[in-house]
Amino acid sequence: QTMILKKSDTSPAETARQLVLRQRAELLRALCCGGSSEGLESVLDLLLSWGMLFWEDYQNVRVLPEAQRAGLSFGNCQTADIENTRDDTKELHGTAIQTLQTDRPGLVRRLRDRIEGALEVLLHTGSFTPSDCDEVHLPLYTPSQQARRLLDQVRSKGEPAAKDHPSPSIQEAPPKECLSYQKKLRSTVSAQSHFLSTYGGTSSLSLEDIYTEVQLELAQGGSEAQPQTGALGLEDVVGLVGTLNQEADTVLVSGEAGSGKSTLLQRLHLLWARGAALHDFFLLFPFSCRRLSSEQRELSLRELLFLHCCWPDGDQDRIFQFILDHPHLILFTFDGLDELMQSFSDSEQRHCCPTQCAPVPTLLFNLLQGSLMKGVRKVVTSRPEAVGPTLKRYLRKELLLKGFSPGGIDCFVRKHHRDPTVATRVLESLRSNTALLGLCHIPVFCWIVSKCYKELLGCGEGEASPQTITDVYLMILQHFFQRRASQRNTMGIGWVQEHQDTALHLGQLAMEGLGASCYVFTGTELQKCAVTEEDICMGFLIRSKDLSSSTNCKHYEFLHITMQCFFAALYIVLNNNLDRSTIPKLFQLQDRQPQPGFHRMCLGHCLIQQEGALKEANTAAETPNLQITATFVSGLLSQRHRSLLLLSCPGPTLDRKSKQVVTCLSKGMQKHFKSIPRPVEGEKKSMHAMPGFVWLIKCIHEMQDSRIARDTMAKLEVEHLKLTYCNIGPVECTALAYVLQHLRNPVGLQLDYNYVGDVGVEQLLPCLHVCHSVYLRHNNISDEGIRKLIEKGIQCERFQKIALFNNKLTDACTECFAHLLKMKQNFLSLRLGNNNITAAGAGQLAEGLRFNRSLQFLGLWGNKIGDKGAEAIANALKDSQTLVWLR
Ligand SMILES: Nc1ncnc2c1ncn2[C@@H]1O[C@H](COP(=O)(O)OP(=O)(O)OP(=O)(O)O)[C@@H](O)[C@H]1O
Repeated sequence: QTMILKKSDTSPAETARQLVLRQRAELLRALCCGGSSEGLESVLDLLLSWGMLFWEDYQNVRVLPEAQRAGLSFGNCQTADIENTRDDTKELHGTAIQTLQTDRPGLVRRLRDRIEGALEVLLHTGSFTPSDCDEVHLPLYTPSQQARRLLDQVRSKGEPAAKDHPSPSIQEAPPKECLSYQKKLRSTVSAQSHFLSTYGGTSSLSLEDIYTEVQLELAQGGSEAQPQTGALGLEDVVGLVGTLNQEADTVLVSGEAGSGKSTLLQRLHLLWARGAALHDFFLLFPFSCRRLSSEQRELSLRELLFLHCCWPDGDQDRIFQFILDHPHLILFTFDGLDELMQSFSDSEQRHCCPTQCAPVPTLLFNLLQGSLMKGVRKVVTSRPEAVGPTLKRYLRKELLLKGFSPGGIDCFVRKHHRDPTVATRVLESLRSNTALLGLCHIPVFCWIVSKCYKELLGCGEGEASPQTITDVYLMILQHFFQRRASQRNTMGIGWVQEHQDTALHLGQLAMEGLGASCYVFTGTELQKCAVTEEDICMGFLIRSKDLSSSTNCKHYEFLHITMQCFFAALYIVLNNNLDRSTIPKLFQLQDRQPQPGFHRMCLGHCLIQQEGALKEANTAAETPNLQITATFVSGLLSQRHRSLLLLSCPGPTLDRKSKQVVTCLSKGMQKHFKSIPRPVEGEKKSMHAMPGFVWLIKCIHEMQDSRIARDTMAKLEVEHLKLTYCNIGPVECTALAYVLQHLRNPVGLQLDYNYVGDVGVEQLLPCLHVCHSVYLRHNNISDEGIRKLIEKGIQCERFQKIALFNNKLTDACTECFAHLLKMKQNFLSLRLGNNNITAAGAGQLAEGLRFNRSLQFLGLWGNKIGDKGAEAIANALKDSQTLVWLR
């Protein structure tokens, strides 16, 4: 800072100086990097390379203890000194030492992964003694620090040593032990990733057979300046695309429950194990946060790798040293960060030593931050809710997983059903039920629907066919029960009642697990909930993959965590002795954002009361999982399923619980409405969705009762509803339309920067008549989707504005806009910027514009309409009396 200030003294850049002063605290925090010296040292590298820092000053700063760095001052360094430094630099111009200095930041980056090779060269040429090497090697240093010490040593040796300056491209062949370790690791990883848990044991489909491409997007892809990115592939997860912070090593892949995060990682693992991808990585260490959570011991990094991933048969020291020396050749993956018992924090104890023991979360957090094993690439998956700003600071990049595309659904169903006639029938049935098709964008739902194709095809079309998530999960419940029952040849209408005991046993296990963030169960825990061998055989529980081997006892988990949520919901609904406060507490979750210990006050609390001895826990997965459970509770307590459950549960109890849910939903909504600020004069009354709003809407939709939807919406009086960046996909669109269609007054519906897509657009149609404006910027919408929307829009009197900036529109949809312009003489605003419209499309638009007498705003920038298109538009607008804005 002082350097910059002094420089600014002599320059007119007063604002820069003020900027630095104002941001002093933030700058210091950034430089200190939460206790690591990396930030400061890389700034020093830059200052050295720019010739703005004396070598002596650099050394002084470098050795300052951390506390003193806060008061960092460059002492007597005057502007003249800087000039001197420059002279000094001029003198050095062209020398090898100068090259070391000017290239310093890059050299540090490249050398830090290749220290060993560099030292070997320097030893070999006699520039370095073994003790020089030892100094560089101090275990206290991170690899970047080792690289800096190496460069400092070379400089101190003078020009001849600098001339031998270590080429960063040194690559030695890995030692024999490492090669055989790689072989063992590859075969372990391959065996682990061969089957998906949802297919293991019950099907002959391997991951290879069923894996279907998913939609990956850059998290920052939504900025105005960026067009919709093309599809990203698996290799892009570790590739360069989307890198935000070169210095960070952690890549985050986030996505909703069941969107395919674990499967994506598993696919990466399998490809690496077979040598089919990730060729740059010599070793890949896969971790599951669920399993790491059950690790009670303190471990060193070395133990973590060898115990949790693959035990080396050869010389452990040599193999570990190889890992330490070649961080750039190593990849760690961590699946399900949200399931870790402890939320990510950087106030954790700083831990840099790979051989010292620490609690597993400490190791994990230090790895992700880069304090431990800097240079090793890490890929982490997580639900979005679990990723706070603290973790974001350490990210190299973030990718969002958006489940299957429409084409992906098709491909998945065809892979699942090798008989093409069956596949075609399933797909036809999906196309005739767009709500279900919307659900199938989420792979786990698509899997259930494909698996239960007989039930699906048997239930016909219309109301009876599955509409909600609860319907889908009831279908798989029935499917599994039926599978067992068909062996005994009994399965009546009262199928839930027939298997009530199993449902209650598994339900209790599921619910206790959720309250305690527990997703893996021991035999004892199963016994406690009276889970029998027969219950296990139903297929909802599966053996945990690799926990059993280390502890010699069987561990189980639910097929998928959403299945655990479903059983917890069944338990809440079917258990007649349930504490009456359970449902209200479950729904109060929206008031409590993940905070340390929050759950003790809600569901966890009532579980503790019931069961006495549940451990305290706090994971970021809790809120989302309990919200999913609440969604299922709403669905199960809907009138739709009343007759099914009536055989297992007295009517009055069902009614009471159902009423409780309705009250909770209504209160929840009221709370949102009350929080709407009064409009500023001249502005519209506008509501920005708060966390929990979309979830409440989804719960209302699960109830499938339009009266409830109407009553809860009756009090919403806004002119503008803002739901930008709210992770709205087709599923959410179905629910939104179901509820919003009951609004009394017209609204502007702002859904910018979500992933609505064509299927989502179709889902929105039922509420289009209450929308005066629809904002769908950056939503992956193509001509097909927009044609349906406009067709409906033409019939909606109130519909006056549409914004479609940054979608996938082409000339194939301009005719429908022309038609809209001709037909609707009250239409006000058409924004089509950043699409793929050419001169031909502009010509068609012009046709519509010539007949329109109302349009005020027209946005076409970022297309390719060219001179010809512009001319056509200009001619059409020549006599417009209404246009006020044209872009
Ligand atoms: N790319 C894919 N190809 C085929 N099937 C998939 C794919 N992704 C997911 N699935 C199916 O969906 C199921 C759930 O996916 P997965 O466990 O990967 O989701 P997730 O995002 O990790 O969920 P959660 O956050 O709840 O743990 C898988 O077991 C599999 O059946």
